Amino acid sequence: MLEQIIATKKEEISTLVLPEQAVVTNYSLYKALKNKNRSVGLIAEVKKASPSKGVIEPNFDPIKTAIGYEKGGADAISVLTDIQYFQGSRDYITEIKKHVSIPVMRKDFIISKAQIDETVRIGADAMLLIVGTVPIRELKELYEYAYQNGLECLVEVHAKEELEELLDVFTPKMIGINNRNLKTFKTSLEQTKEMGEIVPKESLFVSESGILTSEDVQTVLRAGANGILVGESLMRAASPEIGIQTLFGGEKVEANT
Ligand SMILES: O=C(O)c1ccccc1NCC(=O)[C@H](O)[C@H](O)COP(=O)(O)O
Repeated sequence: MLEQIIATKKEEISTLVLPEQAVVTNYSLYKALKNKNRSVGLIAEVKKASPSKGVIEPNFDPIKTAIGYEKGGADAISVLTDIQYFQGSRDYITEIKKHVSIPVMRKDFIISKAQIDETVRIGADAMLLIVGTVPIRELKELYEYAYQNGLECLVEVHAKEELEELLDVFTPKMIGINNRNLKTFKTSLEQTKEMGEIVPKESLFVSESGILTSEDVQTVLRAGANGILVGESLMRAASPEIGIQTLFGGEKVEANT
């Protein structure tokens, strides 16, 4: 699947037209996760559809969802911008940025500097980089280019070998462990448990995918996660606020100053 998505991205990059620079206020994802509202930081995802589940929310309203996430006490928002596989749009970022005051991360398959320029232009605060999409030294260059341009990066790994390969070359400030196997689409929190142990203490560590219940939140918290990235279970909830409340088993938002 990942190979197919990357092939699509290469085609998209060949015809990429950069939009006008969006005028937005930027917020730090790193700071938001450090200064999290609850026991674990929440990056709540705006996700209409996915390759594994098809359409998740037929009555999709990205702005309403994002506003609901902020009201519900999410620390940050992730927005899927890929069109072909997730029915996303880069325009969602620019629109959502006009309505919320928490960091917004672009979740896509970023393999080139042109896409980073685009991510800056649409007004995102942060973006995802995925180990395995480009050689690791190129990924480091993209990481550095993003930070030079004011964009933070969550660097995602899927397997222990990828994490080891990453750490041999550089230590990102934020590391995401994806619990989803991109070949089988199966999710297992064992990924977080196994790999959490080798994430360096100086990096913030985010457990991604397949987090459905408050027990799952406790499981990844015990594995040392500083943050969670949750899409489907929140998108399927009666409302974003109810979804977040349920996920945290009623845990109250701390008054952060
Ligand atoms: O979600 C998918 O089916 C998927 C398939 C192939 C590549 C990536 C995919 N998802 C992207 C994500 O990482 C998730 O949207 C994110 O971690 C939230 O996951 P979930 O809470 O399980 O919706």
